[in-house]
Amino acid sequence: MSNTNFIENFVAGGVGGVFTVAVGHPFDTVKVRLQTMPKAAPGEKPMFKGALDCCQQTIKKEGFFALYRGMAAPLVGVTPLFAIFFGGCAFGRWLQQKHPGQELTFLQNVNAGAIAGALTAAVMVPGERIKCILQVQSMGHSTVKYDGPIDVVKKLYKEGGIRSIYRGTAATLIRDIPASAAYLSVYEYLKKLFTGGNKDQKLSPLATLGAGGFAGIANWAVCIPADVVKSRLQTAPEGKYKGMRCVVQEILHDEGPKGLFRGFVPVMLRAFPANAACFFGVELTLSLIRQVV
Ligand SMILES: CC(=O)O[C@H](CC(=O)[O-])C[N+](C)(C)C
Repeated sequence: MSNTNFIENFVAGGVGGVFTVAVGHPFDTVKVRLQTMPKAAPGEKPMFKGALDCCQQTIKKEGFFALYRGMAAPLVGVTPLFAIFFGGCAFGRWLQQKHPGQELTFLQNVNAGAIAGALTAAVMVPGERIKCILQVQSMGHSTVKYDGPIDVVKKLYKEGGIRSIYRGTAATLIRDIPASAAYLSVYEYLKKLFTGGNKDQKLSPLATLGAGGFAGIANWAVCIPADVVKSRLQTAPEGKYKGMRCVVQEILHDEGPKGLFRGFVPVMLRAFPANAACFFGVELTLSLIRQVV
């Protein structure tokens, strides 16, 4: 994509976001539940043995659609988020191009992705806070019960104002700036590889799915520890942690470094299909726009 048209990329990104949530949300629920399950007391078994066990227990106890719990917030949040992200990528490309249509280097795509990642924080942080709270609430984590995304926003606002809604901003930025840089640059790199460097050659649907899937893997490969910290911070009762440092110290103390990789399996299981679907939606929309405009 050397396309720097903000509007086209914004619209295509929104469609990509819908595709991502439709395919990826059940995996995400398992991930957040694994990342935030209560610590097992000495001699006791952990709540879940792993990703499959978490999925099976959730379906058995709460029904299949529990895996889709909290999906309204990501749908409402992820659509604009991916729209901003892909619009931001177009903006990042435009900033670095010396002339229109110029192909970007790998490093320039890293920069464009990082810029786009930072731009998404305003929507990403509250979206993730609401989603994570709803995904874990029936695990017996919190005494406050929420009826849905609006109720979460109202209660968080009452409890701590905008500050509470935006809890986890630093952790989200630490997660998303490098992740987004990896996401865009790996996608563009693979796209170039699959088309043999010929920018006029259209990427086949299978190649788009492959490049998108690996971009998703690259995204998560660089950010799982920051994601674990973010999920803990965003689902903790008010006042439990002073900041990221306390969360990291607690995890290292209780579980060692492997605790920073909780949820690795469901994250990686989701990353490929969800992001393959995302880039497929993005490329499809861009080519439809090109045919119409
Ligand atoms: C954390 C996140 O939303 O990552 C996106 C990929 C995914 O698996 O959802 C990528 N990006 C942050 C660049 C939009």
